[in-house]
Amino acid sequence: MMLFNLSSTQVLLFAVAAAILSVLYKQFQNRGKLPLPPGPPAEPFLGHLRVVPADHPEFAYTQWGKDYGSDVLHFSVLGRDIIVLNSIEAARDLLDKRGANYGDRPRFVLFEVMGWGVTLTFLRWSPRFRLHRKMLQQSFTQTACKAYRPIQAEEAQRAIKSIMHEPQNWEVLLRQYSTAVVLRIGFGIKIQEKDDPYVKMAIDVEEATGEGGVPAATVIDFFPPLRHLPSALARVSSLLSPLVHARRTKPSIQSLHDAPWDAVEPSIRAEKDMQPSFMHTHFGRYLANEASGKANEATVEDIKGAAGAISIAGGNTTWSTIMVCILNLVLHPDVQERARAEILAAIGVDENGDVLRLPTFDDRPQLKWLEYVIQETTRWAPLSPLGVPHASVAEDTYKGYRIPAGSVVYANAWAMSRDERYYKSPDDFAPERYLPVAEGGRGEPLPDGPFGFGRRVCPGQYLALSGVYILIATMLATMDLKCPVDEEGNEVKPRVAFTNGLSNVPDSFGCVIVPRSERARQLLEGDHLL
Ligand code: HEM
Repeated sequence: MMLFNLSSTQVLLFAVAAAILSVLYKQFQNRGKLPLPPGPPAEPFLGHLRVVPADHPEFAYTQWGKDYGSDVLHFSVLGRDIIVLNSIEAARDLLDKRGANYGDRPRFVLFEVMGWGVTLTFLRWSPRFRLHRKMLQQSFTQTACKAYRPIQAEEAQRAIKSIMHEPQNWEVLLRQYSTAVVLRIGFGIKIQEKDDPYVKMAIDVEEATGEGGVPAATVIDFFPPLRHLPSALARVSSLLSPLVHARRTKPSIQSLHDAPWDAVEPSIRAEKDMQPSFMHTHFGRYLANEASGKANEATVEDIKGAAGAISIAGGNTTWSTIMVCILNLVLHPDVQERARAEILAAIGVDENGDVLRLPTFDDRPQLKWLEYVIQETTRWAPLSPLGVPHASVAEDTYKGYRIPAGSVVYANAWAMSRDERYYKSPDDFAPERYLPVAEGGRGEPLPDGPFGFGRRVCPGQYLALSGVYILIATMLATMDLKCPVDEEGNEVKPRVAFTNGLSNVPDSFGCVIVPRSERARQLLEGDHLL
């Protein structure tokens, strides 16, 4: 066929031959061992490559868990073992309690093609992983996050004030908020009021990763030599379309890695116009060590990768969580009203019933309902429905099953969020499920899983939740969120739909956001927080 040139044919033949040999070798090796966890029937050699749907596989994995009566499932793709954990208990038992054996990641070949650099999320179990983990974990503990509160509060006020002036741009202004917070914390960069290039980069990166499919689950990940095939072959098999997508989106990912660093590096080197930031702390220390002849543990590439991880892993995730929260506040006006009433009661109101000041982080402990709304947001639509896959180091046994060494392990946060042993009517958005029974609620457990597990649990979870809190609290205190209306005056309810891939990002939806009063306007315009 014209589309094949000699080298791509060779690559393809090599890939098929290697797949067949590895399947046969494994079958030979595993004679007489414990059985693998259950799973649906596979096809010869290809295994479950065409059995697991590319579109939202978390739904199929959840259903198979029910069909096979097991919270641990096994799949095999071109000889690679895949384990899916469908319950909190299984994820805790393996990823938490046996963390050292499940702290690795598979190789993310497609993401390498996309241009992801030395980013903690994708680092294999190694001294370099431990170094990055230490740098990021120490910077974002619950206590360390308190230092970032002024930035989050200031940017939340700025975002909602901008929405007040340009309500039609609310979605992009919220993206601007989450991008602004991580760029200030990571690099000390303050973004522009209008048409900021970093916001455009963040949108491009979110589209690139959001539509890149489930991580480490494409045919390219299972057979890395296929990454060298020409893009034209994607017309022959849709299995190769992620490769074309990765090549097309590479420049956007590269830009978000390089542009903020390049913008700030000269001022840190020159020690002038510096803002406090992760980059300033670590790169400043690096330069000081270099000047005094001391050895540096981290290279420039490490610091660049770790600072990049903050903006790349922290921006769109926070934005997407805020969007899901707003979606539900609009769909459930009673939930919105209750959250607002709680805020007004905690802060106090004037004689017109208008809030006295903007919410702060000190109010948070009193705002229990709002906390449940945010927790319910993370349960109702887990941002990474299958998490980011872990990989096992050595062979293991669990519940009488064998978990092969080197398995790709998915913690199915979607299945956990829909576990009817814990959550009644799990598809409903119902913050009251967490209220203690004594207070008229259902006493269901807070979600456990949306931020992952074990040695790879999200290091940014406290930062993320406080960023969502201050934005939503400020918005509810000052603005009303409503459904748009059509020409006949009928409410247009937002459509609930999500992208497919690493991040479960909601599709755009209509929302009318208006200031609640003149006083709310003045509070947003004022500079009392700064
Ligand atoms: C609501 C927002 C967020 C959600 C739902 C979220 C969720 C997750 C999940 C599910 C993982 C994979 C955990 C695992 O493999 O078990 C992860 C990893 C990670 N997250 Fe977040 N995240 C959020 C915000 C943030 C923020 C603000 C940062 C910024 C510091 C961040 C930085 C990271 C990093 C660096 C990793 C990789 C950790 C590793 O591989 O060791 N995330 N996150």
